[in-house]
Amino acid sequence: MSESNRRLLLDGAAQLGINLEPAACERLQVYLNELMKWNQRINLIARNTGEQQAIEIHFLDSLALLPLLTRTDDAVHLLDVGSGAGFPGLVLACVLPEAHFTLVEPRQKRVSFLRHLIRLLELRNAEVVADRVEAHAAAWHGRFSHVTSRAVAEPGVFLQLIHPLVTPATGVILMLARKEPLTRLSEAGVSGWQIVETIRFTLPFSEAPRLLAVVHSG
Ligand SMILES: C[S@@+](CC[C@H](N)C(=O)[O-])C[C@H]1O[C@@H](n2cnc3c(N)ncnc32)[C@H](O)[C@@H]1O
Repeated sequence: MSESNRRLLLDGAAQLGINLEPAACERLQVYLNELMKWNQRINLIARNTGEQQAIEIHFLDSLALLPLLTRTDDAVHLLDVGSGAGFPGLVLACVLPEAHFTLVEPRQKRVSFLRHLIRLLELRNAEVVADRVEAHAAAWHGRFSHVTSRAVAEPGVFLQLIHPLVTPATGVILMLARKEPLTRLSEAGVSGWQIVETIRFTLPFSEAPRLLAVVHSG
């Protein structure tokens, strides 16, 4: 990664209130290089995405979840459903070595990319399950402190898929590209879940609106 990209990552993270440690920044630089290289051969992110855009819409968007995971001393084990090229789960694993991350992704080429990076970066806090989440949901009941997903399914469909694996204590984090506040999930066509917290922010450079909603079942 060039010096200007490194600065973009550091400055963008700082705008989100995140101080990136040098080791984490180094891992994300390797990640970006591999992403751009692999993306020429397999479909990981939109073909015409440049490095600076990838930093913002993939890396910084993923990092925005960090404050939700670091605010207590409780152990964090996050499930990222449909991780694709690792957003948000693998980015978070690069910066939070003390937490554990399970990435579930059925597409084999994406799984190969994720496993390649985990090996390359020597991440001991991340694993990939090459499958659809519904194949494991019942067996995983109560295993995760947090569950998240980006750009996989509408909130109602996603919450239905993961329902068997959550308990009332599981923090489910919805990542939404939405400008308006969300006060009730019924606005998103969902029942049986409560919104515990919402965080609105804009991406640091394009100012594209984002909304994180933490929801609990029951
Ligand atoms: C549009 S991509 C988003 C990838 C990544 N989360 C991101 O934001 O860049 C959706 C991903 O979800 C995966 N997916 C779709 N249905 C799934 C399911 N039922 N369980 C797990 N993953 C699923 C797809 O294989 C695909 O990689």
